[in-house]
Amino acid sequence: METVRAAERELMARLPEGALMQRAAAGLAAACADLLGRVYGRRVVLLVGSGDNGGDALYAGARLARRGAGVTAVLLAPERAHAAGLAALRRAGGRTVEITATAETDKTADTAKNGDTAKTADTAKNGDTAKTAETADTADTADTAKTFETAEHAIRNADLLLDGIVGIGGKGGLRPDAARLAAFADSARCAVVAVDLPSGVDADTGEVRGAAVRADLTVTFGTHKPGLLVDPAREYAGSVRLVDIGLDLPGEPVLEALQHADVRRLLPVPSGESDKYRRGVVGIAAGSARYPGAAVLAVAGALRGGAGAVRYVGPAGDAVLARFPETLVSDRGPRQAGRVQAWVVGPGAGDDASAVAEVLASDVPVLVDADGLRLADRDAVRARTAPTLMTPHAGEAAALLGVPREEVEGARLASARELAARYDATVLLKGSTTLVADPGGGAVRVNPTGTAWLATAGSGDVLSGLAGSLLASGLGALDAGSTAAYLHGLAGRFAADGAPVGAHDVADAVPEAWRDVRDLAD
Ligand SMILES: NC(=O)C1=CN([C@@H]2O[C@H](COP(=O)(O)OP(=O)(O)OC[C@H]3O[C@@H](n4cnc5c(N)ncnc54)[C@H](O)[C@@H]3O)[C@@H](O)[C@H]2O)[C@@H](O)CC1
Ligand SMILES: [K+]
Repeated sequence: METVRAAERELMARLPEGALMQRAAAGLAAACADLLGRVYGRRVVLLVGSGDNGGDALYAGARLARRGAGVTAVLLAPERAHAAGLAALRRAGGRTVEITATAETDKTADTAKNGDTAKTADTAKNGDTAKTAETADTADTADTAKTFETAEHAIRNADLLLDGIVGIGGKGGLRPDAARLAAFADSARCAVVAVDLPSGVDADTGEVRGAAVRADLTVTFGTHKPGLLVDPAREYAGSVRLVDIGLDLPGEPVLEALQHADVRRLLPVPSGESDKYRRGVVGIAAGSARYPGAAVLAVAGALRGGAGAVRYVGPAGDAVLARFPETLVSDRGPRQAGRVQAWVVGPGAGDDASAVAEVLASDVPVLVDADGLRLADRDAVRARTAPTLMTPHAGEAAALLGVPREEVEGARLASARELAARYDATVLLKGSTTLVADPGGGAVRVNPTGTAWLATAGSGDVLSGLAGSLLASGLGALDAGSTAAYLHGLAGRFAADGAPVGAHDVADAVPEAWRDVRDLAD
């Protein structure tokens, strides 16, 4: 987030004080108004931390209060809340509930949880400020419990909740008092809007270590933060609305997502001079007696990926030919199978380490998937001069990194980067947000078209064939991986159309995805 901060500093130096925050708050208030439909008479609760994120919430609250909403700000650190924002809210008629800092969190947690909120309802209703304590040290447990009860009561009766606990300045997991408010937010029946990003998620990495607010909508300022695009944090963000506050972000972004127009430019389209060899031949070394289906599905993907021909090597030749008679089937190993422009190795390959080693020794681009990932020798991958694209899911990535699966799922961006660095290869980490990372650093591509329907057996085999085919037709590993993920996601959506799909349906829908991309960009 340093780049965002630097851009903010630069812009702030040129603008009147507070102008950026006013832009942010105006966008935030407008999004809240859209969500509420009618602002007048609605009850809005703000969760306000001690930084500028809380300031945004307070100014937005003031705007909503001026339009007739009943606004209550729950101040997590009353003495450090954004002073001008607080004054604006009070001028607009907003009320505050001041959380008395917890001295000993453990003791008070129970009291707060089973607290009888009826007792404190009056305090909340009669306007003005609930209990205040001088400092954290002097806070007594009864006061603390009471202020939390008041806050909980207000939250329970709210029509809209704004999470301004922390933004990009949040460090580590939420502190105990903040975590408690996040838990109240979780049980709120109304819509929750996160200010800039859900409090508790890591803005840079998308990691969530501990409690975090689950939002229905996140209104973010200036730029999409990685934490809003990468799982698991992405799930906490709900839908994301970007408010332009005029930031001019320098340098390379951390993440990028291809759009239709980008994919269209990348898709290999045959010209008048093309013949099947010029369009590229993709070799598929996959399948085994036990898993012939993986070979069939990888070939199915490869036939839809732009290569001029598909060569199959392995023990599932009969199954492949029965389904796809256009395949060139060889009964020799990859080295003797004839020239290809790229290899796919691994889907359903069982324990055939020799095919993996032969393919890795070739001088053409190679995609390694599934069993191939386990069988590939790391030094052999690192020694390659042609591009290598590895396509693990979280479990396979975890095995390669020697960490538990949950660690990869919790830190997808870092895991993809780490694996790319270790193997000196491009890594496509499959999952609900598929990421593609190059070994030299640079922006990681996040796929915007994924759908949960793609979590079906064999769907990864189709993706491998498709990406391998794009490699054979001349795309680099990063482009081939991200373009394949894009088309595959779209195909999954078209094939599913709201119902379960099989992997072969996804392969069948890939041409529709191509047409969609090419038509729309015309
Ligand atoms: N700088 C600017 O000009 C702008 C900043 N904006 C807002 O300002 C935010 C960043 O503000 P800040 O830098 O003040 O930082 P934040 O408001 O994100 O958080 C910092 C505050 O939270 C507390 N805190 C940190 N980690 C915590 C944790 N784990 N649990 C509980 N409390 C914690 C700190 O003590 C500090 O007071 C952005 O996310 C955005 O919402 C917007 O107003 C747009 C303009
Ligand atoms: K927030």
